[in-house]
Amino acid sequence: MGANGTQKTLHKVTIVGSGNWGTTVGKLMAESTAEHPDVFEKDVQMWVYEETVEVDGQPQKLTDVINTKHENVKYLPEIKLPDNLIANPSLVDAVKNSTILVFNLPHEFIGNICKQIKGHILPYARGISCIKGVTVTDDKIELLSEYIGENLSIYCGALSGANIASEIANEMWCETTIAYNTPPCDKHTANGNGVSNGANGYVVDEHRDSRGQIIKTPLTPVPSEYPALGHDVLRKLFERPYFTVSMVSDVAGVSLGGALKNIVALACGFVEGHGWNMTAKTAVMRRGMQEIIQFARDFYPETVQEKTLWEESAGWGDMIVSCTSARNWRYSKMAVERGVSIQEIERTELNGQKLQGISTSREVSSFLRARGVEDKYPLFKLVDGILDQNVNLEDIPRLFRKSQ
Ligand SMILES: NC(=O)C1=CN([C@@H]2O[C@H](COP(=O)(O)OP(=O)(O)OC[C@H]3O[C@@H](n4cnc5c(N)ncnc54)[C@H](O)[C@@H]3O)[C@@H](O)[C@H]2O)C=CC1
Ligand SMILES: O=C(CO)COP(=O)(O)O
Repeated sequence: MGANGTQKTLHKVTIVGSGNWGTTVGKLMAESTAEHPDVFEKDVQMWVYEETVEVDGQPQKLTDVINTKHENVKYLPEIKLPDNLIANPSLVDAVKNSTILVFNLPHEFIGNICKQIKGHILPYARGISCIKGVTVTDDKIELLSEYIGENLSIYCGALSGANIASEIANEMWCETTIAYNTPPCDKHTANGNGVSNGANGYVVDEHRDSRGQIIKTPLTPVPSEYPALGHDVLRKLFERPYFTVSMVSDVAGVSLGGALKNIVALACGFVEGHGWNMTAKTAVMRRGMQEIIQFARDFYPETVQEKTLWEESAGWGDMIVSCTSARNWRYSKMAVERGVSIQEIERTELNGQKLQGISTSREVSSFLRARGVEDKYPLFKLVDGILDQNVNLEDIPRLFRKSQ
């Protein structure tokens, strides 16, 4: 019930993406929506990039398998999914009428996704990006949350942390960081007083982008018929007994930490594959965090709070787990051990899963080169060179010395 005793309209939730992490986040959100029938519609829509999988010797559509067996046999095998997580192969149908859109797929696909759903979502929908990466177009670098927000004319926050999907899917405890800067036009309702700002059409709203610039495109406020969409509702949606949420408002810091640590994770895998151990990896992690902080100072000086990188799961937490047990580290190590390229390993070993470090390294390096500042980021440059197979791993210590 709302403050004035009237029944609230429920938030409808859609997750766009159904890979290893996408399905895991779909699972935990579906558990939460079932637990909070006063806030959310019970069913969570999950858009699935349709493909044929073999089950019991028969070719079947992945969506059919998820909706009947309640298991994503390709991307999250052996995990029972809640019955109210509904796989949907139609992107437009999956996002229809949803107030909360959670984007969770490899970052290379987001451009095409935004094109397809533009004009098919509620004007007052709000987004959360769980994607780790950046997008570089025409020499411009954008955070995914920002790219989504701009392309869909909605506000979009970010979720990122030291999160290994298979562990969370098995309900092993961990923590995450959600950055959401509740848009001013939603604050009337987000404080929970149930008072509408009186306008359901476009209003001028001074929300800011990740560099602190005022965004001119006005937002449509979330109507007051819905439970106020702010930190409380997001915590209800994402927090589980096994998934502790820290809510912050530094979207740029959370997004950058999640994106750039994947480059460092590749470097750690290369170093370990070469035969060096934890002390060498620690040097790489330290240097990597230094370059992430440098990147934030150089390109997001108005917005990134360095505290986020030091203190949140989305900062050092993610760096440590990514460099010791996540996919980018694991498979870059394997590439060096087998003497093949990491791209080859991604094709042959990952069964359709993607290593975000490869494209992030490419995009960040091209952005830095275009500005002539790549030498300020020796570790990022080194990883790009290794991906091109024109840097010898024995050069690593020398490159570190040159950077001092
Ligand atoms: N897996 C993990 O432990 C974690 C992943 N992340 C991040 O979550 C994001 C999503 O990763 P995952 O769910 O792990 O994905 P994934 O790497 O497991 O799966 C790849 C996904 O891409 C989809 N796909 C393939 N071709 C496509 C196309 N043309 N258009 C659209 N989708 C297509 C596949 O259907 C599949 O769902 C990434 O940015 C990743 O860095 C973040 C935290 C943990
Ligand atoms: O982001 C992650 C850990 O927090 C997962 O990283 P990988 O994509 O390398 O598995």
